[in-house]
Amino acid sequence: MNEPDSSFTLTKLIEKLIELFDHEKVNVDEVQDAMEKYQSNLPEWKKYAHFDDYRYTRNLVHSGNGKFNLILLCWGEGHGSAIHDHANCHCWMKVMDGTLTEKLYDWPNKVDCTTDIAHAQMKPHRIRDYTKNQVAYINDTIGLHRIENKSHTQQAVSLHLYSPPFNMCHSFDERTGKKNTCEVVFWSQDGIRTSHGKINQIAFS
Ligand SMILES: O=C(O)CCSS
Ligand SMILES: [Fe+2]
Repeated sequence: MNEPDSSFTLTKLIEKLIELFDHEKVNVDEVQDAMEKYQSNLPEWKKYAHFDDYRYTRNLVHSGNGKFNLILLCWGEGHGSAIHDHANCHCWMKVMDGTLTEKLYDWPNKVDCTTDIAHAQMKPHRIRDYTKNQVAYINDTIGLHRIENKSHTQQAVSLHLYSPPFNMCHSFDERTGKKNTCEVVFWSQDGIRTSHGKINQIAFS
């Protein structure tokens, strides 16, 4: 793990990520190190931090020459995502402020093989809190997860790196394991509100 380095600014992190993703194969550990090396500095990411009263927002910071999306997610008190997959992509999540709780799930079994609907309650097999500057990693071979800001008094902010970038994934109903397709959109891009009136994203319905 690289030592935290306050001279490693968000701009330098983006430059490093562009370099790391300019290769055929992604070195997951090197990306993890770079995400951990960056120390959250509010003035650098404040322009992307937009909150909504009802659900978390997704704010595009950089589209990584098409190789990745770097997105700032803003979680109001009690906001959370649905259980979801990551469309066969890599996902790193760095907490920039507050605390986020990750619940990790296995993929639901197909109980009734004639339909695509599982009938089994999904239960997390690991629950972990991440605090400022900590970085979580997941991909579909590891499993599914849901992210929640459990605080009723503190907002939370996280920086997500997805590669390759994706705009569709699946959410899962915790009670039945039923899979739904989700379009993920941006509340803002480069700090400017997008036209998407509804925030159709992976979130509690
Ligand atoms: O990108 C999303 O909306 C899911 C946040 S948890 S990785
Ligand atoms: Fe996720």
